[in-house]
Amino acid sequence: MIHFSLLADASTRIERALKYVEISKDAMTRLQAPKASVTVSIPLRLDDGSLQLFKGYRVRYDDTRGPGKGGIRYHPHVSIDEVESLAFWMTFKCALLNLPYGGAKGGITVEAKTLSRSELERLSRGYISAIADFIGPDVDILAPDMYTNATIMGWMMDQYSIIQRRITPSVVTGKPISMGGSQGRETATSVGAFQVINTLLEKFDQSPQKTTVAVQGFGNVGAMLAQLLSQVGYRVVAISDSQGGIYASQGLDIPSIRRYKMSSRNLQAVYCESSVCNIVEHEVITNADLLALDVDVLIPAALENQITADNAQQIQAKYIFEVANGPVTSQADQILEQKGIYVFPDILVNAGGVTVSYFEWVQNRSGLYWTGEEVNQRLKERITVETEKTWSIAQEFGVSMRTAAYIHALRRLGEAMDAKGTGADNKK
Ligand SMILES: NC(=O)C1=CN([C@@H]2O[C@H](COP(=O)(O)OP(=O)(O)OC[C@H]3O[C@@H](n4cnc5c(N)ncnc54)[C@H](OP(=O)(O)O)[C@@H]3O)[C@@H](O)[C@H]2O)C=CC1
Ligand SMILES: O=C(O)CCC(=O)C(=O)O
Repeated sequence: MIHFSLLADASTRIERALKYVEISKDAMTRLQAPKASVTVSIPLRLDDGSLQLFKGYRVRYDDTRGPGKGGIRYHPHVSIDEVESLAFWMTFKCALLNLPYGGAKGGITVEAKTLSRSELERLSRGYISAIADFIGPDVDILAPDMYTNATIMGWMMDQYSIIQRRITPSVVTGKPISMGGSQGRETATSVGAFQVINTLLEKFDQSPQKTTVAVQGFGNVGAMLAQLLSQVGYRVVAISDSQGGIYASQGLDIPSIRRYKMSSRNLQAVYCESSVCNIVEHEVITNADLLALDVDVLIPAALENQITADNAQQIQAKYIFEVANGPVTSQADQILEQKGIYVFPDILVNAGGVTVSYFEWVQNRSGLYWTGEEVNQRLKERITVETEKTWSIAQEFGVSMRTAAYIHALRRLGEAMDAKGTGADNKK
């Protein structure tokens, strides 16, 4: 098997942007590797009395522009390479959206769906106990990602507060509203992506009514985004989850499929047990079929590495909006570009989540809470401004939106790194 390093692949995106941005050698050197990372073993007492050990990670890629910021993933494939890559993308995402944060990410290697609710709570609290010295409201702030949600963020915040012996809501965002969470955080990634999609498709005169869409991943982000798109007239013809997908050329009834999927949340009230494939009146397709559909817009909203050199030639969509982190590899990017397919990058498209996480952190620190309308308005303003700036850079240099996004983010990162100087580093 060829060893594929996700982080090495992610880093190639900087190289392409470097042709168009002046950044000091020192700053580039700093960006070559994560600033800090921890790997921990979390002992979990299972309900049957046995003890099992799980591996957990937290990586702070860079914190020049502010404390580390990024979600926590629970998945059997979580590895240090994946977490480092996700932390790398967070660094560029936060800079692109001009948030006062660096980039971080964490995760536990676990098939969380097999745990009971109390096992899941003990595992989440165990993770925080293990990394407590590595995080903090001014150091590194957590949030949800795949297979984690508000309930889990609430446990994490509570565990951190117990350890610190003071209520510390701003160490975690994406919490339940009753524990200091922000209005609009649960839908923020979808609302942000919806705004980016509308803003960019308008530039191609691609109206919702004449646009077909396929969405891979029907979780927190994919399902809500499919619903928002279908509500304004986009024809969502295919969706999928981890079990496979469904297709209907006339368009799917997304709100009712979403209700069905959500109502199958298991006893943990965290994970859905039913697959969209179980809705019998539709044609069942595989995830590979979905990616190759002849649609206008393809939205990967699940895992990374979905469109690679192996299947990029089969892609027929005109526009790909990366809602997942890292769904298109750098080799696939080149093939898609040759085919004339536009790829809109993750660090812009899915940045709504971390933007509202920032708003939640601000609200926690000020003690003054905003309405859902205020949150959504501020989110739309900020993400539209950065989408337009990225679009202008792409036009100015004649580069892809991905390269433009990295140029934009690198300028901010480079400026901050040079302003900071060598800090506590060894001087010559
Ligand atoms: N949550 C957030 O705020 C943010 C999330 N993201 C990114 O968005 C993506 C989705 O996150 P989120 O919606 O929160 O995650 P969720 O855990 O809520 O949902 C994940 C969805 O992906 C499906 N899925 C899992 N594996 C596969 C697979 N191999 N093929 C197809 N579908 C699969 C799941 O299926 P099933 O239902 O069967 O389990 C589920 O429907 C991730 O890449 C995440 O990093 C980015 C920014 C912020
Ligand atoms: O909300 C956040 O802080 C981070 C969300 C996240 O993990 C991501 O954007 O990939």
